[in-house]
Amino acid sequence: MGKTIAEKIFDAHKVESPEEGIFVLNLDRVFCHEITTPIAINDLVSRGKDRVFDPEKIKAVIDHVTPAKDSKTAEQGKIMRDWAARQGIKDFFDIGQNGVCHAIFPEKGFVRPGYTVIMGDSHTCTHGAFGAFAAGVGTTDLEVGILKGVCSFKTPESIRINVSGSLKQGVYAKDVILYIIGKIGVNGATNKVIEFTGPVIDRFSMEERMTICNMAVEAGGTCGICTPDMTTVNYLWKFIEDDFDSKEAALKDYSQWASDSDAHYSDVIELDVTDLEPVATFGYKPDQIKTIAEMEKTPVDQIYIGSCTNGRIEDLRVAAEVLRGKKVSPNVRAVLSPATPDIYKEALKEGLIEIFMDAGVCLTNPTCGACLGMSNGVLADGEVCASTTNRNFNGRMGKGGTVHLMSPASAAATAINGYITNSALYKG
Ligand SMILES: CC(C)[C@H](C(=O)O)[C@@H](O)C(=O)O
Ligand code: SF4
Repeated sequence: MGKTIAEKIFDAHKVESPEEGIFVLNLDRVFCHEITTPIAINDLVSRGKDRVFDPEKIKAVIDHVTPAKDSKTAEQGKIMRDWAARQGIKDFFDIGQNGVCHAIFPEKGFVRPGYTVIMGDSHTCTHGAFGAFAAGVGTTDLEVGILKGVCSFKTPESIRINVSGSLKQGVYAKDVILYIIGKIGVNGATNKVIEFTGPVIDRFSMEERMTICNMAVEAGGTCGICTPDMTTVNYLWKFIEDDFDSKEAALKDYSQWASDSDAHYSDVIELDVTDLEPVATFGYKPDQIKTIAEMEKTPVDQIYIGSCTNGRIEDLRVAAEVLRGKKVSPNVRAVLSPATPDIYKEALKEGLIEIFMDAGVCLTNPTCGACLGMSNGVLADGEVCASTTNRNFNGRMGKGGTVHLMSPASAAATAINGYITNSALYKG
């Protein structure tokens, strides 16, 4: 019987299997941010175990609320800052260099095919876009990971979702993943790895693959995973060129992280997205999906472009294309948080920031901020936001607020009209 990518990664990292179906794995990366890591740090300190397994393999960032907005968030930042200095963690991104964890860590080349990655954050699944096994974990696992560089997992059962066809104008990776979650439901992949395959995924850029893998957890998935290919090699090339003689050699090496044709999946789902229309969520669960056409004219108070799902340069390019020469409706507040400083700089260089500012969009520094209703665009009771983020839970962006998840193109078009709008209206 052949093996899936996840099974191959497990085999290569297995330390032991203390009982049937449980694997203790060596970790290549432990990622940290200031919301969950300080709890682990404080506990380690109180137990006299203020150590890290390998400062090179730990990468840390202050991203959720930055600059600090109050004493609590200032304290969280301080704990991270002091810990990174004390433990010699060189890859620590603090104010001025910081961005959303799942955008900045891939951008720095920290994730490679075949890696095992954990973080105390549910959207760690994003990094599976590189053909890595990347999972969000709780504080206890994070603590063990920081101290010993291992983590235990159940046998990785995989679901394969094969996406074929071609996307219509105005339909993006975000629409595809929302559609998939709408199909399989918020528990459709609970405790499973979702392996995304097929010609549509093959044509996707790394950014688009990250958007897809990012939301695997919204269907209950432990991890999303894509097969590494030349797109992966091209993205990583500047970080790996000293390790390989050529891109072909890198690809050959990374090809070991591909599922065998006779690998076992708990389910295989075939989806043709040729007829897919732009979609958005309604209600408070990410599997509540309607087409933008069905939602058209739903009024919004705010639009938000940003987050680890859709705050990358390609997202900003698409939004700017829609907003070029247009104005944000006077009834709407438009907030945009580029996900990292490099994305911000690139957007500035390409003239996108000017387009946004001319349209009346408020730009914030790179941060999670409004995505989880912590800062920079919190909703008031009863307000509605069209957002490029990944969670529409009740009150997510502010108590009593409602979130409609959608693509950056749809959010930008919605900003112009003040109600949910298909971006195709504004093309060309
Ligand atoms: C703060 C953090 C624990 C949380 C998560 O795990 O996802 C956050 O990033 C979110 O998106 O709600
Ligand atoms: S951008 Fe949003 S979803 Fe992503 S890590 Fe930050 S808070 Fe979580």
